[in-house]
Parts: sequence; C-alpha cells; structure tokens
Amino acid sequence: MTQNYRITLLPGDGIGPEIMAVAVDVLKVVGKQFDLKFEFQEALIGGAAIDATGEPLPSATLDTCRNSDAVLLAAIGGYKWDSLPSNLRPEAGLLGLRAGLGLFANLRPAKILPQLIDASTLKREIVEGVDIMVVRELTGGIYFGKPKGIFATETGEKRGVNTMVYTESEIERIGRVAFEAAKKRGGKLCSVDKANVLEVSQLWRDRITQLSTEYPDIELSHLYVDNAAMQLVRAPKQFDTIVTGNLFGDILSDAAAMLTGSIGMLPSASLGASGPGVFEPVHGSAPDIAGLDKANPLAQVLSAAMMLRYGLDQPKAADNIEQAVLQVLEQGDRTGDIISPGKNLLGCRAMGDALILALEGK
Ligand SMILES: NC(=O)c1ccc[n+]([C@@H]2O[C@H](COP(=O)([O-])OP(=O)(O)OC[C@H]3O[C@@H](n4cnc5c(N)ncnc54)[C@H](O)[C@@H]3O)[C@@H](O)[C@H]2O)c1
Ligand SMILES: CC(C)[C@H](C(=O)O)[C@@H](O)C(=O)O
Ligand SMILES: [Mg+2]
Repeated sequence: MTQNYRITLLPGDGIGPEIMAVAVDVLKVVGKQFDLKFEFQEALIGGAAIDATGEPLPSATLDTCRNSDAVLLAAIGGYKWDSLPSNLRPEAGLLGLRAGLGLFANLRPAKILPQLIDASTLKREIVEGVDIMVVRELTGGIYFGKPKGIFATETGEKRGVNTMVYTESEIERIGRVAFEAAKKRGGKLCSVDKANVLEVSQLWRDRITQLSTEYPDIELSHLYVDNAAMQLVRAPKQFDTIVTGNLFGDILSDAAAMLTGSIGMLPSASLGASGPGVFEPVHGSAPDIAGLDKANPLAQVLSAAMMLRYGLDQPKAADNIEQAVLQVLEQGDRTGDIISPGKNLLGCRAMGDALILALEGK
C-alpha cells in the first residue's frame, strides 16, 4: 500500500537550493522504489524569507512545518544579512524553528567512510574506523538563556550578555536520548561539559551521573570540553556516543565533521518529544561557493536518509540512499571538498546525476 508523506522543504540560502534539488531528486527515486508518495511543500526561511517578508521565520513557514510529517532543511545565512540585528538575522529563523517545534535533541553522526579516509586531514591510522554520534542539546543553554542582549552600562559603555542555563529536566531529557543512543551503538557515553568552571555544567554532570544509575550497561565518562576537543583530533576512536550542551555540541560537531573528510558529508536529525523532526546538514550555506555548482550535496542527501530512518520509519529506503552514496564514492566520484588524486571531480548537479544512476542500478 502506498504511504503518503507531507514533507516541508526549506532550501534557505547560499548553496541550500542547489543541494536541496539533489536531495529531492533522490527522494523521488526511492519513493518510486518503495511505494512512498511524497507531497513536497516549499517554504521560506533565513535570508530568503527576510528578502520576501522581512522576517527570518514567517509564521506561515512554522505552520507549514507543523502540518507536515517531516522537514528537510538545507542551510541559512550569508554575508548580505550579517549586519542585521541578531533577532532579524537568518540564524534567528533557524533557532526559532528549532524552538518552535521543540526539537531539543540533535543527532550528529560522524562516521568515516572507508572510501574517504584519504580525504581526511588526519592520518589514516587515526581516523580509520571512527564512528561517533554527537547528541547535542538544541533548545537550551547559552543559545536561549536570558538575560541576553547588548546593553549600555552606567558609563555608557556597551556590554554584551548571554546566559548559559540548563534545568534538571532539560538535562535529563537529552541525557535519556543519549543513553538510549549509546545502547543501540557501542555502549559508551561521554558527557562533555565545563564543570571545573561553570555551575551550569556542574549541574549537568551531576544529573547525567544520577541518570546513569538507570543505565548500568552503559559505560559513562565525563570530559571537560577543552580536553574533549583535543581528544577528538588526537584519538577520535576512543569516542562512541557524546552528549553535550548546545554551544559545546555546535563546536565539537564541526570538529568531528572534519575527521570524516569534509563538513560537506555530515547529516543531522533534530527531534522533539513528538511532532515532525527537522533533518539538515551540519554545514552552513557556504556563501563562498554558492551558485558555482561546487557544493557537496551528500550531507543533504544523507540528511534525507536520516529523515526516512528517524522521521518516517522507512529504514530500508534510508539504507538504499546510504548505499548509493557509498557506491558513487566507491566508483571515485568526488566533489571538490573531498577530492584526492586520481578521483573524478564532479559538480553538485553531476554528483546528483551519479547518485540517481546508482540508485537505479545503472
Ligand atoms: N544549519 C545552518 O543552516 C547553518 C550551519 C552553519 C552555519 N550557517 C550559516 O552559514 C553561513 C556561512 O557560515 P560558515 O562559513 O561559518 O560555515 P559553512 O559551513 O557554511 O562553511 C564553512 C566552509 O565549509 C565549506 N562547505 C560547507 N558546506 C559545504 C558543502 N556542502 N560542500 C562543500 N564545501 C562546503 C564552505 O565552502 C566553507 O569554506 C553563516 O551565515 C552561518 O551562520 C548555517
Ligand atoms: C547557524 C547556526 C545558528 C547553527 C547553530 O549554531 O546551531 C549552526 O552552526 C548549526 O550547527 O546548525
Ligand atoms: Mg554549527
């Protein structure tokens, strides 16, 4: 029986529309193969929304997302909007979307594919076999804490303020997602904080430690974030699942991305307690290569696979997409960010064509 899904597409800015076009073509092919009917509806977010409506997240976009089964987002942001006040910048649209849909859990897998070992800037023996899941808290911490803003002091000097806040319940719910993820993976969880300096991190560490009594089979460890950043590049294979707050997770997931060769390879899933998830690459809108047909569409395509796996419960269709990605890499196809000597340099569109051929078994 045909399964119908309503999917909101948010192409956004920069390379967003280019990589989204590839992901939609791929979804159409797997849709036919697995009898899934996708009803795609496109909506505005980020700079594209600012230009059209004056707001980075029009309420119509949030409504459309709420009324869908899943949301596929590309990326937002660009130089053009960088001087706007923070609440009117493209980034505010993305944060508003995450908060508006209650997407507190962000899963960012960083797995090195054997075909790309030589694209990593680290030595083969360091990265071979790396398979990390970063579980990043996404709707709390310093991104959302109050007070926030730029205020004038008594002397008239400006003072910028952000506040890092976590409540016990926020720590517990992301902790549970992470322990459950670790259970399905290698059984190891590393919680990353800055408990040697920050009270909010001390609470984080206490609550995660307390929660671990409910997961006796999971080996829990704790690292300070500065050490974690160092360990990620020194010996990344020591990590299985990582759980951390919003800001530390943002930074560590970009670092983990580079282990795999390029940030252009990393997908992510943002999930809440209920309702549609948002599936998006870890990278941004790459304004430096936008419109040049140079973007790597694989993080976007793998985000579509995560959407099928985590958002729509269609793991076989997700497997097919991931297999197609492996196949094009195996046959030597590469975009510029993952090129190495002797491989075929393709643009974004040609990489999409290669994926379609791989999916169709040609
Ligand atoms: N989720 C998002 O939408 C998101 C994430 C990060 C940054 N941003 C925004 O994107 C804009 C640019 O930020 P940035 O330059 O710091 O980060 P970025 O991730 O956009 O780019 C960093 C570097 O990686 C390259 N890169 C990124 N994605 C690539 C891909 N798919 N293929 C090939 N190369 C790729 C870029 O060309 C650039 O050199 C900013 O406005 C930022 O706020 C958005
Ligand atoms: C664009 C920005 C708001 C966003 C974040 O900081 O969360 C991005 O860097 C990400 O990693 O998704
Ligand atoms: Mg980031």
